[in-house]
Amino acid sequence: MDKFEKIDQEIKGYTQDKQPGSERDMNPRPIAEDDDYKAGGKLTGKIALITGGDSGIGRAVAILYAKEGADVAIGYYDETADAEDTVKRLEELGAKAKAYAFDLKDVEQCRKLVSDVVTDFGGLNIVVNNGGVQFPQEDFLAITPEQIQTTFSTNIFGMMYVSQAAIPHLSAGDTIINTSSVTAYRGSESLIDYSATKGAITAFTRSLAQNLAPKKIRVNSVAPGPIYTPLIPATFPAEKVEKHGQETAMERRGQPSENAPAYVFLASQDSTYITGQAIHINGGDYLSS
Ligand SMILES: NC(=O)C1=CN([C@@H]2O[C@H](COP(=O)(O)OP(=O)(O)OC[C@H]3O[C@@H](n4cnc5c(N)ncnc54)[C@H](O)[C@@H]3O)[C@@H](O)[C@H]2O)C=CC1
Ligand SMILES: CC(=O)C(C)=O
Repeated sequence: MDKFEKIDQEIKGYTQDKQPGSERDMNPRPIAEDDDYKAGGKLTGKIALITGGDSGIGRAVAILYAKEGADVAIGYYDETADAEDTVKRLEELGAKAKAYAFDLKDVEQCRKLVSDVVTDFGGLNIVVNNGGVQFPQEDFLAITPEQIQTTFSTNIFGMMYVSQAAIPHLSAGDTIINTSSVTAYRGSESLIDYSATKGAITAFTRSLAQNLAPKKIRVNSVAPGPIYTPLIPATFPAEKVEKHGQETAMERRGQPSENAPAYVFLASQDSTYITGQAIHINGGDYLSS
């Protein structure tokens, strides 16, 4: 049994009472970094901004970017303890790092985030649009207009606000990477508004990639399947948390550390002819070509 199968079996059903959830309060903690990963200086000298970088997938990406030589700014909503833990780890790895509380739903706060990062770090090369929320609801008719507004404002409007603010600071060779979801491709009967935002992210990624290709700025997405992050106990019932990922071909959930290398690849010189695409990290949940 490998370490990913082992932790999968250790996770019992539990919930958290607030979204965004807390990584510090998860038991067991997700695998945010993989000691078997071999860094190769692939992002030396780069400056990255990762929204939702305090926890889960974003935290794992932040750690790997630091290991690959980047300086890393993380945006987060209100999980200050997780943000402090992540900044501490990034600094231990030798990166310049800073965390910024902001609200993706607010265009002015998105603009201020980017402007503060550029001022504090002296530029920007990589934008990872990763922050997001979901509100599971079995009955489509019970989804309120307020929920639809919140899901779209956070997941796709905020992504567009951050991208608009960032693009004037990006140059040839720089990259934008958006976190989508398997739900954009296979749908989800109880995450209808969420899945619709993730489908919008796929179309946004393809369209912005075409728009920015003449400037040699690449735009791609990563579409995770079931990953063990604070989002899961913060939004799903305990029995779903316990069984998360069992429906995949690999019959287990993924860990944040299993997502992060794709974000390195898409940000690095190893992917110079790839734009407008999605990398699917889902244990065979949705089998893409
Ligand atoms: N965990 C999973 O199974 C999957 C997650 N994803 C996506 O991965 C991304 C990261 O989520 P996870 O790492 O799973 O969970 P997470 O809970 O660790 O990350 C969500 C992040 O979004 C940020 N956020 C939420 N609302 C915000 C707001 N109004 N303003 C600013 N930031 C806000 C939070 O600060 C948090 O860091 C999300 O876009 C999620 O939809 C996609 C597919 C599967
Ligand atoms: C949250 C999400 O996208 C999944 C696949 O669980």
